[in-house]
Amino acid sequence: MTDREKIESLRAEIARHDELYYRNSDQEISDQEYDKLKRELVHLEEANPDLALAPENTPTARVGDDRVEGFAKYKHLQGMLSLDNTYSDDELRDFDTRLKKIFPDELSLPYLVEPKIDGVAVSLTYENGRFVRAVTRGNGTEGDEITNNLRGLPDIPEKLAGSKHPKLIEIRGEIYMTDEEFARINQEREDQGLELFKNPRNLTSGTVKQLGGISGRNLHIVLYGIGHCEPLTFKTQSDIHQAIHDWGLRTQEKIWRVEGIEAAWSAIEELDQLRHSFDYATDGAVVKLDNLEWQKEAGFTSKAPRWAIAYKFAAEQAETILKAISVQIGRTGAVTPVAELEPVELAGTTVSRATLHNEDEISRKDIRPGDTVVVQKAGEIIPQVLRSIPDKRPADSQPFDFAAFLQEQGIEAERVEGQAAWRITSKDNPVQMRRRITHFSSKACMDIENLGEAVVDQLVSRELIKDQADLYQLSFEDVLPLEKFADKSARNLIDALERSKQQPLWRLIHGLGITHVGAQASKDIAGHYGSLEKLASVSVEELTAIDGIGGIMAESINAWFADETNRTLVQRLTDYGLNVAEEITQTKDGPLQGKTVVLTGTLPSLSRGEATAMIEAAGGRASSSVSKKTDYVLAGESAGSKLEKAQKLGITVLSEEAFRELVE
Ligand SMILES: NC(=O)c1ccc[n+]([C@@H]2O[C@H](COP(=O)([O-])OP(=O)(O)OC[C@H]3O[C@@H](n4cnc5c(N)ncnc54)[C@H](O)[C@@H]3O)[C@@H](O)[C@H]2O)c1
Repeated sequence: MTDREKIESLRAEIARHDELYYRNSDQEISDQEYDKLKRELVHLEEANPDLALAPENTPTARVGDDRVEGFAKYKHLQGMLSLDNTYSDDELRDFDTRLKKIFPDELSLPYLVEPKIDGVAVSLTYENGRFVRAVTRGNGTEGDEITNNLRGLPDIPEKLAGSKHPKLIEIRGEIYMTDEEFARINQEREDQGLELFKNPRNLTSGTVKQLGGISGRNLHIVLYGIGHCEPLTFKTQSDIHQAIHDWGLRTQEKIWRVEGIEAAWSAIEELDQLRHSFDYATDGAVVKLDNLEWQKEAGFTSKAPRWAIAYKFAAEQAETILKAISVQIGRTGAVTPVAELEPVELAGTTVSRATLHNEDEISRKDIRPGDTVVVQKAGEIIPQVLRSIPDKRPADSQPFDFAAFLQEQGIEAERVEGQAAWRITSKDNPVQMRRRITHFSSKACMDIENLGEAVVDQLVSRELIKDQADLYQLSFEDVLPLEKFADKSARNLIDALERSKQQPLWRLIHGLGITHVGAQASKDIAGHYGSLEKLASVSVEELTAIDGIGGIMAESINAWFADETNRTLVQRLTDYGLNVAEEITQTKDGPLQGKTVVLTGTLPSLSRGEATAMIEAAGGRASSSVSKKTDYVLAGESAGSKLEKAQKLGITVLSEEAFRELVE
């Protein structure tokens, strides 16, 4: 390949990853791999100045663009740039050497070392201390206005604390999500049979870009700098941190004001020890010239300041043997390849499985069973296989053929058109059967005691059951021979199945495993229609008229009931005597009849479950997000953004006491 061809191919590849990362909130490769591609392109461009392009035409000279349709555009008063980055301490010293050429009289330069937050960049504008606007970085010059999505977050006060506020100021920071919140949302997704999000950063970026609001997801913001400021009274970056902090905004919990690059390096090492205790992910340190006058003198390139550099921490990696490739099949039939590894210590945990993402990733990286592979845990919660080491490969190794592997395993699947994903074609696939039945029996659905994954596995592999209805034709004699079963446990299981027939309708609907339909939606539709028969015959339009049921969910319900196999399943569950029809709760008399109540914060004496049960018993509906359709917000201590939103929308806020009076 000629240099020209290499440059063109790298530019196209980087542009594709940029599009995925900034606009689609997704990524195919790790940040480190991405940075490597970019570095390769920089070197080639430097070696071939005749192939140079205008900054807007090469990814090495422009800021990645996050703008999407549907948001109003806003021009930053001062550009929001990227940062030059390095993974090497030598290059960090080169940065200092370059700056010393600009300030030759200085023996050592004053730096501020800050944690580099791995979130989504945002600019908040405050006018005379009042919050007016939140904007994404966009292309650095112009971003998307996401004010409505962020207003009301606990980290964004409407009014700054203190008195001396600039007339106009752009405050810069990063939006992020905690690992706990990420896990909570993914659990909900799993519950609804939806694909899981890869890492908190991607999810944060997708969340702030939702057109219909951020759907009750908890986001946080840390602020670390400023853009345009009128009047500008600050002399140093340290002063800016102090002011932002004094205004009641969140800043990083620790920054280091140091003299000279060696002291900066020590601060970076200290940060590396500390950073895992922060509740946001950090991917490095940012070293900035502290003096603002000097920053001005050093200036900017087309994409980054010359007075700052990001030193990035290498993601933690380990080498191990890939024992085998297996697949995981989601409840909705998505087939994901998984690496079964020789257990290895990585970032403080033992890792024995890692994701291989999809077929294309396996062939692109040429990963084969028996290979020695490098596993990495970066921002992701799930470790990934980064690459294999061909030199350590067994002599008889063959490239891995995913399609042939699926066939060998008897998994009937096909590749989804235009995607790298595979999906199961046959509903009789044992793995998917197990997932569907385990979901049905789980605590969140029919709550059938003694019917966990291990028991379902045995029942499926002995061909005793194929779907949820088959459970109800099991006899004591069928169950007794199962592993670890004796007279008593076999009897208990049969009794538990019998009892489950009386579970409320919403649990049965949730247990059907309709894509997108979680527990709350099941309660909503059960309360509204009161029977599976009625639900099977309603149109998408009727469904969307119910509070809490959106278009995608309605389509999914409609499609599920249109399927002949599913209709037969419902008929059989009915024949076995399950609770397929019950009183319509929404027309049930009660002080909250037809009312929607949102719970937020900690109540003095009621738990969440108790309060929800009381709302439902009073004929109301408990919802998780505040909207115009909300009638009451029941707020306790540390109520946060939902309470603020309710106040803004003029919704009645109830204390526990007032709530008790209303329902009792
Ligand atoms: N994996 C992929 O496919 C892929 C694709 C595109 C970009 N990326 C990642 O994004 C990076 C490029 O993105 P970028 O241009 O946003 O650069 P960057 O994230 O490396 O650095 C610039 C950004 O850092 C943020 N930041 C966090 N803490 C800061 C602090 N204390 N001071 C100043 N800024 C701070 C700011 O938002 C700033 O815009 C790449 O290096 C890579 O890590 C990955």
